[in-house]
Order: sequence, then C-alpha cells, then structure tokens
Amino acid sequence: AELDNARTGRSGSLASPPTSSDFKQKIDVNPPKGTRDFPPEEMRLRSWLFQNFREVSQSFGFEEIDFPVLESEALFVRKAGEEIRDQLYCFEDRGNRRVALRPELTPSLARLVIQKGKSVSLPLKWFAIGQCWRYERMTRGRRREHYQWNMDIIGVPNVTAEAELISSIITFFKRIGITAVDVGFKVSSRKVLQEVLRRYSVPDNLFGRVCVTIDKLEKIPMDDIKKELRAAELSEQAVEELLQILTVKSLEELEEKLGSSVEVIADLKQLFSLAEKYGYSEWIQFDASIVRGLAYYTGIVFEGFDREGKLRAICGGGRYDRLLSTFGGEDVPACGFGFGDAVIVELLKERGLLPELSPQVQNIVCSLDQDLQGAASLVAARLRDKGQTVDLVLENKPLKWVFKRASRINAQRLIIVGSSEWEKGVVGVKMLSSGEQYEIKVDELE
Ligand SMILES: OCc1cccc(Br)n1
Repeated sequence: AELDNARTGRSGSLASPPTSSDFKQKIDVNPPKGTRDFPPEEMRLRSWLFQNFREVSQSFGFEEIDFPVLESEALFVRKAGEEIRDQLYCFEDRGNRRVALRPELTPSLARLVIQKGKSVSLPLKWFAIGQCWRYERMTRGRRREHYQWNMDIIGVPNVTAEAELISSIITFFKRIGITAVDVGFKVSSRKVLQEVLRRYSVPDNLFGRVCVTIDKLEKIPMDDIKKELRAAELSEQAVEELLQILTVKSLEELEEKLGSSVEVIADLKQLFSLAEKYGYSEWIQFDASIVRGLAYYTGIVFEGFDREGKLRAICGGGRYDRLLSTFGGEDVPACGFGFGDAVIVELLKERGLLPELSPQVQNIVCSLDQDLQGAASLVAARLRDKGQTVDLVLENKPLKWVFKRASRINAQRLIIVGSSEWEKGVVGVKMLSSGEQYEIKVDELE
C-alpha cells in the first residue's frame, strides 16, 4: 500500500523515500497543459527577444524591476467583469492564504510603488519582464502562461509619458525589422467614454465595468453588450450614444460631437503632435473603438496591431491614474504597457524575420589520452581566465567524435592537448572554419 501511495503520489509515511526503481509508470515528460519548456533553441529566441526588450528599455532610461510571480489574490479581485479575473490562477496555500499566480504585472508595480512611498522620487521609469498566468479551460487550447514586457512611467500626468512609451515600442519594432507597413497603433482615450457617461450622470464607480463591457464589442453579440450596459443602469439613450461615439472616424469628428473644450480633445491633439515630433506619425491612428479590457485605465489607451489583421493585438497599454488608490495608496499619475512574447513571434514568423540564432563557443578543448585530461582542464581554465568561452571535452573521446561535437556547438577553434606537444609546452590549434592549424605555447593562448 505504501509503495502504491508512493507511485500515485498520495501522502502517507514511507520507511524510506521511493527510489526510481519503485516507479514503473513513466511520468508525463511534457510540461503542464498550456505551458512551455524552453530547450536551447527556443531559449535562444526568447533570450534574443528579452535582450531587445531590455536594451530598448535601458536606452529610454528605464530601470529594471521584478516581483514575485505569486501574489496575494487581493491584488487582482477587481469586480468589473474582466476576463483576466475570470481566469485568475488562484488557490489557497498551506497557510490558508488566498494567493494567485499573477495574470499581469501592473498591480504588482502599483503595490511596489505604494510600498516605496516617499522613499522614491518621481517620476519613476521602471520596466519588467515577467511570466504571467491565467487558468483557462483548455477547450480553446490556448496557453496558460506567457512572458510580458512592461514599461511604466509613474508621476507624469501629461501625455508626454504616453508618447514616450509608444516611442519605446516603435524603437523595439524597428530594432527587430518590423516597420509601419507591418504594424500600427490604434490610439484613443477613455475620457471619451467618461465624458459621455458624465453627461448621463452615470456614477464613477461604474466606469471600469462599462469600459470592460465596451471592450467586448466584436467578441460577444451586441445584444449581450447592451444587456451588460443596461445591467449597469445605463439608459437606452446613454447606451446608444456610447456605441455611437465609438464609431467616430476622426479627431475632427470627435471634436464636433464633444466640443473642443473637452480635455480629451487636447490630450489626443497633443499626443499626435508629439508623435510628429518623434517622427512616428505613420505608426499611429486615432480609433475611437479602442478601449482595452483592463478596468483600471482612465485616459489614453493604445494597442499595437498587425496591419494584415491576422493576429491578435501585439501589445497594449494606457494611462491608469486611479489604480493606486484602489489598493489604499495615494493616487499618482501613471501609464504603462504590456507586450506579450507570443504574438510578436507569430508576426516575426509571418514576416520571415525570425533571427538565425545558433550556439556559439570560441573553443573546444580536448586531450588525446586520459592521462592528459588534467592538462586539458588547465588549458580550459587559462582560456576562461582570459574571457574566452570554452567547451571542455570531459571524457576520453576519439577525435572524430570531437569534430562532430565541435560542428554541432559551432566552435570556432579546436585546442588539442597531445602528449608530445604537451612535453614541449605547446598545444595544437585548428581554426575550424579556415582549417588553418598550428602549435602554440599554452601561455600565449588567447
Ligand atoms: O494576455 C492575457 C494573458 C494573461 C496571462 C497569461 C496569458 Br497566456 N495571457
């Protein structure tokens, strides 16, 4: 019975821990549903992507931060009907605490900003790359985890912050060969909806929920949208005007509808003017239907889209000036974006822009007989001390095997430690691309 317990993983005392011979049933060697392994080839692509995320963030003067993948569930229990809430990967831990695998990074950032309080001086320009989770019924076969790149500017109330963030994403796209022909940004502001709701005296506390509902346009039937809006006590007229304003085709038309005195017109005009100064006007367009699906956005919202219309949104973000107070903190103006690691790879594949990333090592070192294994280790250590990368052959292998491995790991140089050469204080060197070969004193190796 104990052995059975061990096999099935059920708890129960065992005289000694199970050994591999106790387990007949082969474990499932695939990762859990909806998750990915990153063996070397996949990990090279991920590292390349993240390196570009990091270098762009740093070129904009942002500092890297990180937080636990596990957070208190309380950070994410917003009551606005968001999909991200419905799919929260949450559970009770062994201390009976309600915890969750983070579905996004922004609430953790807000928590850290509140925690730091007056000990940090504004503005904060922070970025993070972190794995985020959702528990989705595998019916749709979608992934349960992805990595997100976030950049956030905390403490800047005007749209210069949003303009800077959009510029950083465009800089990233350009670095990896994506142009304004491939991708664009749809830009709007939730202040449009806020203005309409204000005119119909809809209470502020319903704002997030209404936006989340509006974001479901094109995802759920119009009747369900209207039903949700009526459930939020919107009048028929308010519902009609809300849906109507989302179809506005230009800033000029929006100005006609709302009047030029409304703040949102000034915001959007300033954003487009800044875009022109940055030189990225061709990348962005006003699109009144963009609201984004997170409840906490309060102002400008934007999303990167593939112009061929085949893929889901590449990235998205916006202003969230009221998030900190929902956690009991002092509100601070804030804006940021999230950029997932999945759609961008699909886009790169579509456009034939996936980089060729092969393993690289400068040296492979081997000894011709096992008495010289120590000598080979000494040579490897010397080279490493000089900053060289070295793959040291750790067993006594025939040269044929060494050459095959050298080719597989893309080594540039083969260093051979042979007994007669070693006695003369030299080693054999073979440049693996040119074929050139020579002997050299160990101390002169570099
Ligand atoms: O974009 C929403 C989301 C959140 C967590 C994990 C995954 Br996959 N996707």
